[in-house]
Amino acid sequence: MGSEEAGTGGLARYALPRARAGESVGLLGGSFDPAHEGHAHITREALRRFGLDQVWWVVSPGNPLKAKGPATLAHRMARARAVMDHPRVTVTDIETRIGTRYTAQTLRRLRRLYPGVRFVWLMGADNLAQLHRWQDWQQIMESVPVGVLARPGQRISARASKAARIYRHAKLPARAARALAAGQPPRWCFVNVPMIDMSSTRIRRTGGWTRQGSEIVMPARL
Ligand SMILES: Nc1ncnc2c1ncn2[C@@H]1O[C@H](COP(=O)(O)OP(=O)(O)OP(=O)(O)O)[C@@H](O)[C@H]1O
Ligand SMILES: O=C(O)c1ccc[n+]([C@@H]2O[C@H](COP(=O)([O-])O)[C@@H](O)[C@H]2O)c1
Repeated sequence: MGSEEAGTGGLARYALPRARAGESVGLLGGSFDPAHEGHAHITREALRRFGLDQVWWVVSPGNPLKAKGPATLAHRMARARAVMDHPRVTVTDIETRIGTRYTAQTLRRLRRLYPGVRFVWLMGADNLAQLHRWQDWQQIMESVPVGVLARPGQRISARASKAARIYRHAKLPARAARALAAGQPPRWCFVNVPMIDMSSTRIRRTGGWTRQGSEIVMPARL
């Protein structure tokens, strides 16, 4: 792996990620406001369960559906890098640098920028439940394989979601998860990984700590 400067002036603080044709790259898009151990956990699970070569954390300029803007990109990037330190994971601000915000748009650009790379869109189950509200969401389903990871309290809503219903014919069984990246979309797979009950909302509300039973848990590597 490795990286190269993209020559985008002030935005080139972080390098563009590098991928070779034929490699499978999972894209975990998110606000990461802030990044937490739940993100790191599903990333390790995605690498393993879907047999991916890499995962890129695509730190969004801002979720188009969220009215309130997130913390600054520089702040979220720095925190994401501190939380996710893995040789096959890259934290990137690529959407800001290529000027996209909507996922369908981002995927179109990435597929042109990285010909031959097998991208897989990754998300937690809560996002599958909302996917039908995203711009050109069916285009997303038709353009890249989608890997969905279980999230506490979200399995039922994800399974009953509009996207799951419309694309039920394209669902791979979890036992075939490793084949996800290799085939033609539409194809998606839900994997029932062990779950970590953490969210950025809760960290923002509590100032960092969460409660698990009687225990106070601090986010990993704050
Ligand atoms: N604990 C978790 N388990 C499974 N998936 C998760 C978890 N936390 C985040 N994700 C997934 O990671 C991606 C990025 O998440 P995001 O940055 O929105 O974090 P979040 O904790 O969901 O934030 P917020 O509470 O602000 O909505 C999304 O696809 C989301 O579903
Ligand atoms: O494209 C859209 O319409 C769209 C709507 C909502 C969310 N997304 C993307 O979904 C990812 C998760 O967003 P978030 O804020 O829940 O972390 C992130 O990459 C967003 O850009 C994309």
